[in-house]
Amino acid sequence: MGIYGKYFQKYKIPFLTAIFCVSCEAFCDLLGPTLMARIIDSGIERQDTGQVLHFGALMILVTGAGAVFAVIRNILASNVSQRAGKDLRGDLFEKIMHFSEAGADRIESGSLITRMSNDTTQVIQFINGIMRIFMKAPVTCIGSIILATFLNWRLSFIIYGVVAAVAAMIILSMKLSYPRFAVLQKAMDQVNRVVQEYLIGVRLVKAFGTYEEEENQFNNVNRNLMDSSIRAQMIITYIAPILNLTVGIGTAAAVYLGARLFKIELANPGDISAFIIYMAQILSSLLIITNIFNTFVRTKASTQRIKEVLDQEEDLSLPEEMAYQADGSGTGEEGRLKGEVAFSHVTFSYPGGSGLPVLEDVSFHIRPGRSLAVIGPTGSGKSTLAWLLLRFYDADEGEVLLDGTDVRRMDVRTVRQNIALVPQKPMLFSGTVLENLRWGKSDAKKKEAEAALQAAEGSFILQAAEGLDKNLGSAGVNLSGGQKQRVSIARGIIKNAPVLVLDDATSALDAITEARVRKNLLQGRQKRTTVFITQRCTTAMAADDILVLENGRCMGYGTHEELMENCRIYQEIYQSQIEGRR
Ligand SMILES: Nc1ncnc2c1ncn2[C@@H]1O[C@H](COP(=O)(O)OP(=O)(O)OP(=O)(O)O)[C@@H](O)[C@H]1O
Repeated sequence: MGIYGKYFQKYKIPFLTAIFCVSCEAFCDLLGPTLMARIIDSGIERQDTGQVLHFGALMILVTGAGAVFAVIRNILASNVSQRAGKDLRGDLFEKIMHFSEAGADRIESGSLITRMSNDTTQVIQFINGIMRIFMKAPVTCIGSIILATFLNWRLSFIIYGVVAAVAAMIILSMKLSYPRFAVLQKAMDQVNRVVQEYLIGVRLVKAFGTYEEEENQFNNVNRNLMDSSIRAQMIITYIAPILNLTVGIGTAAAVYLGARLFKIELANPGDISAFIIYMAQILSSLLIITNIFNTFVRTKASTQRIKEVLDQEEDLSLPEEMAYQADGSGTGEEGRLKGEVAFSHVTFSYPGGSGLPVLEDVSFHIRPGRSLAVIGPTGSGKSTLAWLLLRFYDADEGEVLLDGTDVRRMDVRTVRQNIALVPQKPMLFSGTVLENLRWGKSDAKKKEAEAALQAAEGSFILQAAEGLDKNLGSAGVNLSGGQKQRVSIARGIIKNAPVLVLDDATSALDAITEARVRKNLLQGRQKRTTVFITQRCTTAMAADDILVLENGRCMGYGTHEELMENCRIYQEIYQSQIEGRR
């Protein structure tokens, strides 16, 4: 049962009730042919109307009871399967939210969507199937074999032969189907990936006019999905008619043998017709059983994919008892750190990366309320500093310290509550500006939102007709790059955390606006420590200290004046950006 154990525990009463109803329904179905045999042998053959009416009434009663059981199990099946599906989707989403960065790197987002939609639907269908029909088939099949044996044991040997042949076919079809269904699911991932990438890059496609390439790419994955579906379905397409043929041959053999046994008075007509009905019931049960195994194989492939998600490592954290925890929620005063940040001989390489260190022996120290600028060429490891500080990853060597405590000894929530990040890409969400700002502080008042926007030079929002209620499209599509960055900075400010990290967060702003934002941020700095990750010398110069990175190594650390004295790389950056403009 594995990952589904907890859902079974939760829904075991309605689940088992449905199974009970299905079994009763199967029992009612099984009684039908035997009652019919009685009508023929005791009623029609002996011309006894009383017996015909008696067994006829019994048949109506049994069929009616079967219908009532069928309605109950249908209602329970829909309810339980959909509720369990909702729970499973919820658990998957929660897991995805808590993926570690390394975990998130491992499964593509397109594949995660397929797993949350198609694979979960497959599981829902399987649960529904078990409760509605699947359990009925084995009961009907075994019951028919037993009752047919009681009716005429000589004829029943035909049934044993048919069932053995069909069982062999089902096992073969399962073996052949499993890998095909696994391939089918992967093909579905590819379709989702291509659609998702197109939607993200739709403007780029239009700008580059690469419609044809996109269409070709989609056609390829779409065709691949079709081929994989056909290949997966092909097994059952062949097996089903062979099954029909096998049971048909069995039925013909039963009629022939029944006629011969009738001649020597070892079988009577009622038994033979009931026997044939049991054969038909066995056929339909076997077809359903084949379908069950087919669905089972598919569900097994889906379960494996769902399990991969549930087994992913979670975000870095510590057991509660070991963790240094801020004993308050959010950055409320009682849980608030002072904001002292230090790296001590930190070396780090990405888990799935080249293996070479992205940061090597990096050290610096920022006192609370002071500011540090990290400057260096692209790919030098600047953003990685922020990821280590936020504990998206842990350092391989050395220590990352917040208020003198190694972040590895702190609860990851405490670390993140005390740091506000303004990322390189200003990721906004569909909803109003106010809703986006409240990501920083869920109970922020409108006044706080306005103040944060003003500090981020985002007053253009307040001047617009809808103000804070302005609706941002998906990912803030109706704002310019610089406008998005300002809303994103305001979201960082409103969090009012003791440490503010701006990762190249003003790159899309014009020089004048950027200077104003910087001034506003540094004005309130006694309350918070500020880290500017930047490519711009003007930003770096405004900070108390500057760290110069190149290829993950610290090439200089000090004030602007000190670095102008003793750091060649910094001098070069300064000359190219400041003196080069003169
Ligand atoms: N998730 C990852 N897995 C493997 N390698 C990564 C990952 N993220 C970044 N890197 C590598 O780490 C190095 C440093 O990246 P980082 O983003 O820290 O540089 P950066 O200085 O911030 O660059 P930029 O100024 O262009 O934003 C780069 O060589 C990059 O290829």
